[in-house]
Amino acid sequence: MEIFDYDNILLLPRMCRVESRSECDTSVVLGNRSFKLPVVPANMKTVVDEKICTYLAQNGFFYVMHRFDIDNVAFTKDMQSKGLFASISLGVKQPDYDTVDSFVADGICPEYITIDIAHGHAESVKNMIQYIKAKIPAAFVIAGNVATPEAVIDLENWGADATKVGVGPGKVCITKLKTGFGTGGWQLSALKWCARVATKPIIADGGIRSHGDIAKSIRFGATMIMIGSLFAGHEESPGKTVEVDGKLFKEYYGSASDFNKGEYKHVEGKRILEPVKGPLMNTLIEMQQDTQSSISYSGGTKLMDIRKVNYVILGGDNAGEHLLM
Ligand SMILES: NC(=O)C1=CN([C@@H]2O[C@H](COP(=O)(O)OP(=O)(O)OC[C@H]3O[C@@H](n4cnc5c(N)ncnc54)[C@H](OP(=O)(O)O)[C@@H]3O)[C@@H](O)[C@H]2O)C=CC1
Ligand SMILES: Nc1nc2c(ncn2[C@@H]2O[C@H](COP(=O)(O)O)[C@@H](O)[C@H]2O)c(=O)[nH]1
Repeated sequence: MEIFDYDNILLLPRMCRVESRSECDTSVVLGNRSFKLPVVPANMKTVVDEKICTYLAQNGFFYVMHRFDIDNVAFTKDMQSKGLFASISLGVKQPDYDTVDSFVADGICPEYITIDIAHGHAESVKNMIQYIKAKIPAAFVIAGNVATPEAVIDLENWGADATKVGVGPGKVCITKLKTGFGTGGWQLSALKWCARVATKPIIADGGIRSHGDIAKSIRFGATMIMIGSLFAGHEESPGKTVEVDGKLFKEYYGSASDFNKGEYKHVEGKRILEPVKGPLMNTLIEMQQDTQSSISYSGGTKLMDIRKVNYVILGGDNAGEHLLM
């Protein structure tokens, strides 16, 4: 198997078919809806809150609300009362089952549910997918996180509508160091490996450091890309603002860090400071423009045309040109 990551792959241009990058369509379909961009801010406490989720939904972007210290039923009702879709996260413990029961009791159903645990290839996830599908079958279920084709096959067979791939590539992740496991350092080739067997959409999660990594993820099989650090640190971001030597930063911490958990137990995440980088919409606009450029370099007009390009691996044992025959 070829092992590579975002920083040692480049995609190869094909002859341009547009006169302007504005002709390139970056939209993507997930479930019953189409979104402007194939990216979603990570469902983490320092990345999204109710206000940002509302803003994203109102402006045609996908979002996933985090699952920490939040009333998912009230959140769903609030979003739907505004005519917006609801996209929530659940764990696999008793309170998460109680939440599903409350949806049934109140006769409501979020449009998207992400089952979000560290080791998503687990019986607990199978049980939760099947509970949701039995009780509120209209919900589109995203399940994860996983790292292998076997896991993608199992989650799909258990009823997941999409799988989330990425164990340990995140910027505030220390899973690799603490456990010796994961896709940290080879997330892009893990995505390629998983995409070969997937029959449903894959959300690539973690490790995105530049906008060009969005096109690389699409090329290797992602339908959507979950991003934490690039979305943390905006003016609107929920992380606490910290001043260091006269410069403003916002905190960004892992969901499995002691900062999020409130205790030091099974810690697999850390806290960092991200420089404050202006309004969120500016980043979304730049991501859209950069993704339009990516599509134009692929010789296409729409997002999935990026899947057709060849690529080179830079340096290392797998170095070379990879042509689609
Ligand atoms: N994408 C990634 O690489 C990672 C992401 N995270 C994020 O951190 C947050 C907390 O995750 P998590 O700790 O799973 O959430 P929870 O604390 O809600 O744990 C979920 C359940 O899974 C169990 N569990 C967790 N890890 C394992 C494991 N390795 N083996 C067996 N059972 C396990 C827990 O039991 P118990 O605690 O008793 O073991 C608990 O019952 C999530 O948002 C998750 O996405 C965390 C690590 C890696
Ligand atoms: N191993 C851990 N991974 C975590 C933790 N909290 C979140 N995450 C994952 O990181 C991505 C975001 O990655 P980034 O590179 O874009 O910053 C996020 O979506 C989660 O999957 C954690 O505490 N430990």
